[in-house]
Amino acid sequence: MRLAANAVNWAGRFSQRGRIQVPGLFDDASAEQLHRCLVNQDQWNLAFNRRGEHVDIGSDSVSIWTEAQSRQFEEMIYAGAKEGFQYRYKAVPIYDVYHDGSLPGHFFNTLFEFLNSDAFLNFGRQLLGRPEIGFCDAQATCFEAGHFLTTHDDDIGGKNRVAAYVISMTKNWNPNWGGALQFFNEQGNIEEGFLPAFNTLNVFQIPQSHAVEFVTPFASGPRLSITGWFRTGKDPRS
Ligand SMILES: O=C(O)CCC(=O)C(=O)O
Ligand SMILES: [Fe+2]
Repeated sequence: MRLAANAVNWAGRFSQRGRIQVPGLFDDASAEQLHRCLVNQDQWNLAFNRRGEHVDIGSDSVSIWTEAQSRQFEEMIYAGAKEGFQYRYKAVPIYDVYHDGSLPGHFFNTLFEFLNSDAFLNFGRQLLGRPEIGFCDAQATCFEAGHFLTTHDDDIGGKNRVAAYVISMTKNWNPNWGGALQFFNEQGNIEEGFLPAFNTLNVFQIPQSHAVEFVTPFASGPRLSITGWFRTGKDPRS
C-alpha cells in the first residue's frame, strides 16, 4: 500500500475545523487493490446494538434466520433507533482478525500492518498535529439499504482515542441514496456532510456529534469503508 496524499497540505484546515476530507489518499494501484478486496468480501458480521451492548454476529447465523426472525430483528433495530442510539451495518473487525490470526493470508492483515506503519501513523500525526499517536484500530464496514448509525460522539472512556478516521472506498455513490456522514452543530443543524466517495479519507476530532444517514431502499450498491480511531500509547494487543 502506498499513500498519494500529503498530510501537510491538509493539517491547517484540520486544525481550524476539527474535521477534514482528503481525496486521493492512496495511489491508484493501492486504491484499486483495497477496493477489490472490499467488493469481493463475502463474509461480513452484522453489527448492531442490543440494550446498550454492541453485538457483532457472524453471517452464517444471519443466513439461517427465518422470515419471522428477520422481521423480529428489524423491529428490535427500529425500536432501538426510535429511542436513542442504534445502528445496523455489516463489518469485519480487522483489528481482532489481525490479532487473532483468524483470516490467515487475507489482504486485511496487510492493510492492518499498513495502517500501523510509520507511513500511515506519521500521516495521522502530521495531519492532526498529534505526535503522540501510537497506533490505530480498524474495521471494514459495509452499509447496504436499510443500514444506518444514529447520532453519537465516539467518546468511549479508556480507549485513548485521538480522532476517528473513515477511509471511504465507494465508487459511484448517488447522493440520493443517503449514507452521508453528517456532523451536527450546537443548534442541532447539519453543519457538514461527507458523502461516500472513492479513495477518500475523512478524519474528525472527537468527541463530535455525528451520524451515518439511513441508506435508502433504492441504494443500488454498498457503502464501503475502512474505519477506526487513531489512538495514543501502544496497541494493548501488540
Ligand atoms: O462510516 C462512517 O462514516 C462513520 C462511522 C462511525 O461514526 C463510527 O463507526 O463510529
Ligand atoms: Fe462514530
